[in-house]
Amino acid sequence: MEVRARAPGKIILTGEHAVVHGSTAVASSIDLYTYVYLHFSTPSDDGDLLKLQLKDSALEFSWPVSRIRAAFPESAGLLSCTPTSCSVENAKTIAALVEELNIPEAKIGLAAGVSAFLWLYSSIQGFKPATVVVTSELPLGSGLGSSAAFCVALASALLAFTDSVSLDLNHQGWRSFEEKDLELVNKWAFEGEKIIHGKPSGIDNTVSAYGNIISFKSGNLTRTKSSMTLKMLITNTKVGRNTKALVAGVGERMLRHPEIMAFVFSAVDSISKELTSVLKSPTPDELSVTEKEERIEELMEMNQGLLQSMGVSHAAIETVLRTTLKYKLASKLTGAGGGGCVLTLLPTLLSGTVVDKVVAELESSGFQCFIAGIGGGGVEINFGISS
Ligand SMILES: Nc1ncnc2c1ncn2[C@@H]1O[C@H](COP(=O)(O)OP(=O)(O)O)[C@@H](O)[C@H]1O
Ligand SMILES: C[C@@](O)(CCOP(=O)(O)O)CC(=O)O
Ligand SMILES: [Mg+2]
Repeated sequence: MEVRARAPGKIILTGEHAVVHGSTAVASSIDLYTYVYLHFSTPSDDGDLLKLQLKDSALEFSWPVSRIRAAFPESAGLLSCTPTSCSVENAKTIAALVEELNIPEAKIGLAAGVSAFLWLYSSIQGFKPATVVVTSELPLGSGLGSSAAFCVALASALLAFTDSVSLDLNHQGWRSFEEKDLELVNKWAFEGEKIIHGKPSGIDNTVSAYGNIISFKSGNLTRTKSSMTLKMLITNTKVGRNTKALVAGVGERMLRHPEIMAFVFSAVDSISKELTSVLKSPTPDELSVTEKEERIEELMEMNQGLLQSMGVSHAAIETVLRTTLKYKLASKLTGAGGGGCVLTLLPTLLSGTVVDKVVAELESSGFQCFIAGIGGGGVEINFGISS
């Protein structure tokens, strides 16, 4: 028995961080995926192990299933239909299991992902021996939602063979989930994100599960039918950072300056609402494409200013902003900031020569530029291909 799941990364167009504090944010899926392959062991396979292979990092971990059973005695895969938060007690147990793996210091960020894996696997599948292989097209820890794509793909693969979802196992090729099953996948993925992020808003796992462009506020999504195609240049500053620490930092600033931060979050909420209405407004009846793009650029710039006031920009992000501004292009950080990726709107009428020049200048500063397709579908599974 084997299944593959793929879940997309995302960009946040407006509203990161503020969304954690109840403001609206707008996000879109991108066509870069995390893949999870799950294969349940048969008696002819070697041993009684649960194996996790993180292909991109060339790391492999394994645990005897008896060890998992001893660690989570109350779990037996019976929880699959009831997404459950990892208790403080279980978090300690997981921390001890992960500690024993002696993950090299340079890759220690993966410990959070392995912890989320242990919680989701033991809760949804219990103690079955299996091999799980993870590969990703997303840069990890760069603001493109690799943590959420990992949790969504993992939750999908783990749920695929449970009675909690209704799937035709004979279906050939990639397929999506029914709405109610998608909701379950998304809820479990959120539990994984909580282990990685501490206090996630849920926007990343939601856009990875459902795809498209969404407006998101206080746990609720609204699908946004955009009447225009957005083209975004994504620049990876390659400055590493950690979402959990950045989210916590904004929370602390909020505690120090509650009144000011409430205004900042409220301004971000208005920016996201205005962006949603610009995206939805019919073209050309109300606004021309160029007028819409100019509005979006202005909203991005205002949002970037507010992100600076939250304390999540970075010198490398500022370098990207300055460089793109020389070409009259608007940019903002995306995701948690502190490094990671920056978005630059590429207007429809912008010449290819300008794009080439700006990319060349950004790359000469050591950054990596790419254009990803945005607004595609969400998570999918496939029962037909092996790893
Ligand atoms: N393919 C993966 N395999 C293992 N862990 C992953 C994978 N993708 C993401 N993670 C976990 O998520 C963390 C990055 O998440 P985060 O800091 O939220 O940044 P982002 O979600 O923007 O990439 C990694 O350090 C790791 O713990
Ligand atoms: C900063 C935040 O708004 C987005 C984080 O995205 P990423 O993990 O940096 O891709 C946090 C959240 O919404 O959970
Ligand atoms: Mg993340």
